[in-house]
Amino acid sequence: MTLVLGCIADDYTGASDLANTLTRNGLRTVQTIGIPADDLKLPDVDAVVVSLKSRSIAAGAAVEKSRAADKWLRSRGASHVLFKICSTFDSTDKGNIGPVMDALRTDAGDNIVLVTPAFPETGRTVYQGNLFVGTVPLNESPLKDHPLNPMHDSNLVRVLARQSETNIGLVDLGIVASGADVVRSHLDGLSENGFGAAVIDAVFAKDLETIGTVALDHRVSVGASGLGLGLARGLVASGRVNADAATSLAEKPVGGAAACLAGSCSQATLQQIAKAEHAMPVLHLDPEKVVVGKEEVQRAMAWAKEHLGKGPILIASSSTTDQVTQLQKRHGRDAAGHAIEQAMADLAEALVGAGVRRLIVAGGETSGAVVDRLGIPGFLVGAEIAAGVPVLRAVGAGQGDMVLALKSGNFGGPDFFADALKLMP
Ligand SMILES: Nc1ncnc2c1ncn2[C@@H]1O[C@H](COP(=O)(O)OP(=O)(O)O)[C@@H](O)[C@H]1O
Ligand SMILES: O=C(O)[C@@H](O)C(=O)COP(=O)(O)O
Repeated sequence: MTLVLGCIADDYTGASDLANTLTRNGLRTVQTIGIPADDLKLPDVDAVVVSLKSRSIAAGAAVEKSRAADKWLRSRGASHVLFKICSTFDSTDKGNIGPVMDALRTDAGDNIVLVTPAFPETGRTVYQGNLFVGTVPLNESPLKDHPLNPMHDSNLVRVLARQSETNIGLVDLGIVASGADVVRSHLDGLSENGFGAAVIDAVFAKDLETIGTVALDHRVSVGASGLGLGLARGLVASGRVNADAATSLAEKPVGGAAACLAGSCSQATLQQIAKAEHAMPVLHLDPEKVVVGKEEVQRAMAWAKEHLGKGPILIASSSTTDQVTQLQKRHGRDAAGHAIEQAMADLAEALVGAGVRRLIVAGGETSGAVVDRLGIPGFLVGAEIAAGVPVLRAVGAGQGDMVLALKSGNFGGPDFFADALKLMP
């Protein structure tokens, strides 16, 4: 297997979002969970997205895991590696975007790294270095209340400068609109002046195509699925990939019971849960009880077993920002988040044990905990449920045939759960 593109994603939903974008733009792509074992049988692909769960861990550990993934991807032939971060730049002043970017740049020997979380299809645009989520700047968007990494500054040059060892420059939209060569010469100027990374504006897909073309001159880039789109289209345009070969790898039905687990507290997910109440039985966990013991999970499983034979079910820990804040005050942010993620993983394991073969998970960290517990080594990418969310078919899993959807908290329309089930027969 010789790769044209290697990708390291800092969470599992982000990885499937990227794998989806690469597939839709002509690259045969597989998503692996961590660095694949040597005996994992992977199809012949153009791109591998190695999923890490490194967004919210200590920066040093994120750097170590990302470096190991980079080494594996390079050893399989990847000449360019994209570090996939969240389109809402989820991070704190300690990292992990800056420290991982710095380490990958050093290992690759690049002078300067292009950085953009823009993903216009989902409303993420960058102008003058400021990230917009739909119509509002990042710091006014629901991300200001994220349970793990509240985002209070929309200026990414400033945000990244607080995390990185290098100076952070800006390539503004006017330069991007002037074309690849103008971007290249601006980058040369920044690099000569000691800038090791530059946030680059993008508002439309055509901006990302220009950025992708320039990024391919380098060995590393940092961005979300929009940059994936630019890189994929650049690779196809240059003839390095035959887009006709990229058919969907994961179509046949699996049957079996269906369940949804929601651990995201994003506004989008809260709305999707409210809509799902009209379509399937929904159990709201008591988050306080989840944090203090195992009984709430047992109660949920007893409830699930009563309903599973009759159709899909949804179990949610999600609650409003005020309730999240109260719980975190009582138990601490990390402890509360971790306990709920582990409860979701317990539930996923028990649900699969009870015959669930179609599983939808809402929330990035939540999905990471679930997929780790199920021990799934990788995924093939199937139909697109919503922008950034494909159907995934597990490969090499002990449970046999199984399809999943791993939804970023913020993604999907109000009927997401019903929409997903329709595409997961
Ligand atoms: N009711 C709740 N109170 C506090 N934290 C919660 C609650 N429900 C879930 N969480 C935690 O909030 C975090 C949500 O993050 P994540 O799953 O990545 O969702 P998103 O995709 O929206 O970022 C997880 O750590 C999860 O365990
Ligand atoms: O880029 C994005 O927005 C997503 O791919 C992503 O990474 C979302 O993260 P979570 O909301 O934590 O799932």
